[in-house]
Amino acid sequence: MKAFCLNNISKVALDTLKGADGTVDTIEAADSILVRSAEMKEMDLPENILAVARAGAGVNNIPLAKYAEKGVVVFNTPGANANAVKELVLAALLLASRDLIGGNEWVKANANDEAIAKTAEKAKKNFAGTEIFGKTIAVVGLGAIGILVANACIDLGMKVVGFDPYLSTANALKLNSKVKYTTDLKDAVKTADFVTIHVPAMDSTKGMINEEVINEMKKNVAILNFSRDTLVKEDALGAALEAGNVRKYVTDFANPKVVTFKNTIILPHLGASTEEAEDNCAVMAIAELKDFLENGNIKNSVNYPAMAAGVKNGASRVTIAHKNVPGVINHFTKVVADAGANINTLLSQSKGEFAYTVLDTDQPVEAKLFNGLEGVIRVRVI
Ligand SMILES: NC(=O)c1ccc[n+]([C@@H]2O[C@H](COP(=O)([O-])OP(=O)(O)OC[C@H]3O[C@@H](n4cnc5c(N)ncnc54)[C@H](O)[C@@H]3O)[C@@H](O)[C@H]2O)c1
Ligand SMILES: O=C(O)CC[C@@H](O)C(=O)O
Repeated sequence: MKAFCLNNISKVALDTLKGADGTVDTIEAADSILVRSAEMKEMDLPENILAVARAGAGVNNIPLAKYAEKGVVVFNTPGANANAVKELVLAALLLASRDLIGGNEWVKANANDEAIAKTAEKAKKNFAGTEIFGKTIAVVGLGAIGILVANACIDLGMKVVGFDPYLSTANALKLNSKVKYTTDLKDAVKTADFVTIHVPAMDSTKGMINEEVINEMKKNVAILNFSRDTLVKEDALGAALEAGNVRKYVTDFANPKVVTFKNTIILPHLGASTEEAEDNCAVMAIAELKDFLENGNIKNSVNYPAMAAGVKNGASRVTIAHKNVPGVINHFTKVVADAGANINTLLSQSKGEFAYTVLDTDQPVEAKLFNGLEGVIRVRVI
């Protein structure tokens, strides 16, 4: 494994790469990339790159379809930073309820006041707030983070409405039964004192918190966004903050527009910035890359299907990234037969337009035999 790091990657995780394995200083010398939030959409990816691992959940910085067309497998690390985000969302809930930031700023501004203890008792009424106990929160997106947030809010005595039309069975089983589940976004937000967003940024979710949805919310709602800024139509949000219909917007995503809005608390993308989350994500990302590079297995890919073929069973393991078109497997097996080899293992999986096939053969076979076959994108022989 020769990984090139596009961002700072946890040292604890990188230290697990010893001996012949490890990281390299140039992308040209690498077989894979470890990335966090670096934007890759405009980047020229050299042919030597076989895989990209995102140490994190969101993959909106990576051109998934373009890389799939090049046979570059993209991984992420589902759930590895979810607890870090959950804890920051709980902090955001409290920051939206009690004016801790205003109070702290007041103390700093009055640091030279000898009578500050007395003055503080008079000033504190300006920073009074409300409690979260008994309030209602709408959790938009019940994935790794949304589930943890929803359950924690139940434990804190809140009423929770969860919205996720694509809720997986595994996540449904983890969800506290006190959470009211709905597949209607407007229904989810209409009784909420807080709305927290936990869906991925994709074409289908862009601007989903729009004027119509904001208009369904109660006056004085607070919106928390630790997912991505593009999920919210910011013009509509700015107008609602200005009118006082939305009381507070707490977000992890600074941009030139949102920094001009009133009643915001804006953090510099700190959701996953804990030692634990950085280690968890990097350890998982490195394990995914190693298993792919050494064995051709695919776990947690966002642009290719999963493949669990274990270790090589024979003289050659051929891995083929290809288009999901009829008849290709016949071509592969014919090539192996024509080379005088027998197939020990044949596994194939598809995901949308793309597919991935692993063949273990009892005699060595060469990659060039498969190159040029219809639908074939990239072949490796391990
Ligand atoms: N602030 C940070 O540092 C930070 C850290 C981690 C993740 N994130 C963001 O949070 C997002 C969610 O992370 P996760 O780990 O929970 O991901 P996840 O994949 O486990 O969960 C996403 C959930 O969203 C649901 N979903 C998809 N489309 C939807 C729609 N249109 N409406 C409602 N639900 C929909 C999915 O069914 C899934 O349950 C990431 O994609 C990323 O953008 C931010
Ligand atoms: O890498 C980070 O610091 C942020 C990661 C986060 O936004 C994610 O989507 O996992």
